[in-house]
Amino acid sequence: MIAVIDFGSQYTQLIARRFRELGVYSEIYPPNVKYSFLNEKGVKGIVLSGGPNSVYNTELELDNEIFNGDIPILGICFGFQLMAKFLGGEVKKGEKGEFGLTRIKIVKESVLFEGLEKEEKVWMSHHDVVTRLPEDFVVTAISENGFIAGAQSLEKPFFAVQFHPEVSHTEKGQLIIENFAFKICGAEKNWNLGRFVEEKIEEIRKQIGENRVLLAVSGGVDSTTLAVLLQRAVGDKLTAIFVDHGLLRMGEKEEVTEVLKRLGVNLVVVDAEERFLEKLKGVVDPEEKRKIIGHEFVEVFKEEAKKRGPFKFLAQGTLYPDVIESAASHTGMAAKIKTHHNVGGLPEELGFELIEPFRYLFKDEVRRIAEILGLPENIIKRQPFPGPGLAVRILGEVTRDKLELLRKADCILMEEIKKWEKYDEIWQSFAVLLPIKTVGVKGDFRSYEYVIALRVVKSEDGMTANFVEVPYEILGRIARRITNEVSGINRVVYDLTDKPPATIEWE
Ligand SMILES: Nc1ncnc2c1ncn2[C@@H]1O[C@H](COP(=O)(O)OP(=O)(O)OP(=O)(O)O)[C@@H](O)[C@H]1O
Ligand SMILES: O=c1[nH]c(=O)c2[nH+]cn([C@@H]3O[C@H](COP(=O)(O)O)[C@@H](O)[C@H]3O)c2[nH]1
Ligand SMILES: NC(=O)CC[C@H](N)C(=O)O
Ligand SMILES: [Mg+2]
Repeated sequence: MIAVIDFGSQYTQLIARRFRELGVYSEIYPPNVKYSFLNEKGVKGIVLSGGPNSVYNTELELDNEIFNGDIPILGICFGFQLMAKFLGGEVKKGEKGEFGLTRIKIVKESVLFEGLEKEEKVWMSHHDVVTRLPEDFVVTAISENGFIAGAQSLEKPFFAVQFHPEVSHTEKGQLIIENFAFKICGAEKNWNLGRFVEEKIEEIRKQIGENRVLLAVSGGVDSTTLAVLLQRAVGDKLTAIFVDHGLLRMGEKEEVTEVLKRLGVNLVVVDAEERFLEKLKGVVDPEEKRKIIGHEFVEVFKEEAKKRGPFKFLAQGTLYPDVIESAASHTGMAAKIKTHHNVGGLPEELGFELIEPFRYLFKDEVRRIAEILGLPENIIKRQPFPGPGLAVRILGEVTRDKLELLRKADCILMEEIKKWEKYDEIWQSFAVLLPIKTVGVKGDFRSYEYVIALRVVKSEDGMTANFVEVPYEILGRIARRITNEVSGINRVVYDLTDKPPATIEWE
């Protein structure tokens, strides 16, 4: 395993993912992780990630032993600067930063750079520079601006780069990662998702023992895959709970119930519409909505656990992007984007031990696990749907009437877009109800009604996304049908923004 220590970079998850793509297992740890812990785990290499802070004004609880041991280290950007500072070098704010594509010259042969040309294009994002290396270090690469772009120790297997090999814009980035994993760390290609599944089943079986586990299931690919995995691990010690919070799409409850029953999952469906809508009354702030929903979910879980329990464990299909965006990645060094109901939205007193086997995985990895476990194709391909449901797609206050409007519009959008030959390339397609009314004319009468925004995006893992160029013909048909069939809506617009700068959901 390669351990990635996270200093809050936007790309930390990409680093881990690059190793996994090579068949080398990788996990992410907080800055205060103990060297002895990593050593006991048999870690073969350590990567120090980038990060938004500067080493000269950040106090860190990094375990010094990491630099006294013999496990190879690769410092990236902030990680390089940190290594330099810890080992006696010097870091200062540069006269200028280097952002985006930059050329570097390789000035010394290095195992890390094997297979690279003398000049390479790399991707950078920094303002601080290492101005003096630790004593036993030599420069291996220099940027076109004359800054140190690569360095390594002559005594220890410590390597560093100022650029980001993990992003695809660094042309030979994957080769650098490969050199580090195999030539420097001697890692083995022995990890794949099939093995991950086997190991998780074993691990969970041990962890749960004779206890029982309550699984929050939504019918989405993550939690449904987890349901099947847990079933294999602990059989009838598993009870799945599906909460109808009144924020679901048209026909969703019936569909989900049927699918889960067909998979043989022991399922409890809780009708909680009344209480969720009551709690959401008058609430307009998106973050407040998310927190209320997260809390109410847990209240429902607790009550059901009391009736049917005892349950020591609560399982959730949490993925890595939920964790990063909620800024809950153990370091607290990443910026908060939004509170995912199942992570940042949880109350402090949970009352359960959490089981989240997919916490470090991305959606495409979970989809492959679903394939391995033999889930039906319609689940594997199901579009993500956020736990807070339509509440984050009705901007402003959530009311029954608005829910009704949005459900109808969303259903029309889905019907039409499913007919499109490129439907399979879509990550998510949905309707959003805007909190404004505009003037229209319907049947010679003036109308003053709500606006629906359509959002259709493609994405690899939900971390970035692009709007899809849906043909005008289809968009036009959707707009006509919505304005004709949903009374209360007289205007439809299409969202042309990517993520970043927008997010996929509007709240
Ligand atoms: N209606 C619900 N009832 C019970 N648990 C839910 C519900 N909605 C969401 N959850 C829990 O929250 C987790 C996160 O939701 P999220 O929507 O990200 O994942 P998912 O529904 O499993 O998959 P997908 O992202 O494909 O929709 C789920 O895995 C599940 O554990
Ligand atoms: O379970 C969830 N609970 C949430 O609170 C939540 N918020 C966003 N999403 C989904 O996550 C992906 C990224 O969404 P954003 O670009 O809107 O942040 C998209 O796929 C969103 O649908 C959520 N899923
Ligand atoms: N991407 C990074 O790790 C940046 C490190 C540091 N904040 C700098 O500006 O140099
Ligand atoms: Mg979902």
